[in-house]
Amino acid sequence: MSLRGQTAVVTGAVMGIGRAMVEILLQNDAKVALLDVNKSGGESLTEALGKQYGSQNVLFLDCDVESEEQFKAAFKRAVDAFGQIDIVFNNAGILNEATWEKTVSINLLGVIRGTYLALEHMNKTHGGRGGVIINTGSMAGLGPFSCCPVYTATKHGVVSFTRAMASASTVSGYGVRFNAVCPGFVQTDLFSNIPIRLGQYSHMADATAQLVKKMGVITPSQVAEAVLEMVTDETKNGEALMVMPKGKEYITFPNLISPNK
Ligand SMILES: NC(=O)C1=CN([C@@H]2O[C@H](COP(=O)(O)OP(=O)(O)OC[C@H]3O[C@@H](n4cnc5c(N)ncnc54)[C@H](O)[C@@H]3O)[C@@H](O)[C@H]2O)C=CC1
Ligand SMILES: CC/C=C\CC(=O)/C=C/C=C\C=C\C=C\[C@@H](O)[C@@H](O)C/C=C\CCC(=O)O
Repeated sequence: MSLRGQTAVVTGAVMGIGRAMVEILLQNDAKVALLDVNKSGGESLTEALGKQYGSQNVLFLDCDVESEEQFKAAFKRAVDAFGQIDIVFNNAGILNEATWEKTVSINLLGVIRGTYLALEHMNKTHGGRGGVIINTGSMAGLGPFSCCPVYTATKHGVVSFTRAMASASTVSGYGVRFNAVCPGFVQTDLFSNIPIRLGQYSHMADATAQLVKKMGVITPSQVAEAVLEMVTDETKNGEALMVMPKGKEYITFPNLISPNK
C-alpha cells in the first residue's frame, strides 16, 4: 500500500526500530521527519536516505523528546517542510534501571508529550486532517519483567495511555487512531546493553539471558512491518500488537466494565 502524499514523524529515528520504521515508510513513498538526539548520526543517515529516496522526502530534526521546546519546534518544522502530519511513531526510549527517572521521562513522558504535540496538528476538531499515532510499548508493557521494574512501568504506561487515547479520540471525534506495538526482544543497541543497564537488578542479568534464549530475538524490520500494518489498516484503533519470533498477535484485554462478556 502506497503512503504517497503522507507525512510521518518518527522519534528515536536514527537507530534500531525507529530507523527500520523510517526506511519502511520511505519504501512506501511517505515523506519522513527523523527526530533524534543523535545529531551526527541523524545528519549522516538523512544524507544517505536523501540520495536513495530523494532529499525532498527526508528531514532530520535534532530533538530530545524530554524537551517540550525542542519537540514543539520539531513538529512545527516538520509541518513547515511537508505541509501536514499524518503518521507519528513515538518510538524513542531507553532501558536503564540505574537512571530510572530519565527512563520514565523519555519512555513515558516523551510518548505523552509526542502524542499531545501531534494532536495539535492532526486533531480534526482543531483543523487537522486526522491520521494515526503508533506508540512503542513492549512485551514488558503487557506483563511484569522483574529485571527492570521501572522500564516495565513505563511500558505498561505507554500501552494503557495509548488504549485510553484511542477511546478518547473516538468519543471526541479527533479522527486520529492510536495503537501500540509490543515487541519481544529485538536486536538493537538497547537490547545489547541490557546487562550493563540493570542497575540494582544486575544480579538478574543471567536470568534475563535465559529468558532471551527461551523467547528468541527478532529484527527491527519485523517490528517495522508490524507497525506498518497498524498504520495502513484503518480498522485498527486501540490495539496492542505483540511481535515475537513466532509471529504477531493482537492482544485481547479483559473487559472490566462487563467482565462476563
Ligand atoms: N530492543 C528491544 O528489545 C525492544 C525495544 N523496545 C522499545 O523500542 C524503542 C526503540 O528501542 P531500540 O530501537 O531497541 O533502541 P536503540 O537504542 O537501538 O535506539 C533508540 C534511539 O532513540 C534515540 N533516543 C534516545 N533517547 C532519546 C531522546 N531523549 N530523544 C530522542 N531520541 C532519543 C537514540 O539516539 C536512538 O537513536 C524503545 O522505546 C524501546 O523501549 C520495545 C521492545 C523491545
Ligand atoms: C529487559 C528488557 C529487554 C529489552 C527491551 C524490551 O522491551 C524487551 C522485552 C522483551 C521481552 C519481555 C518479556 C516480558 C515478559 C513478561 O510479560 C513476563 O510475563 C515473562 C515471564 C517471566 C519473566 C521473568 C522475569 O520477570 O524476569
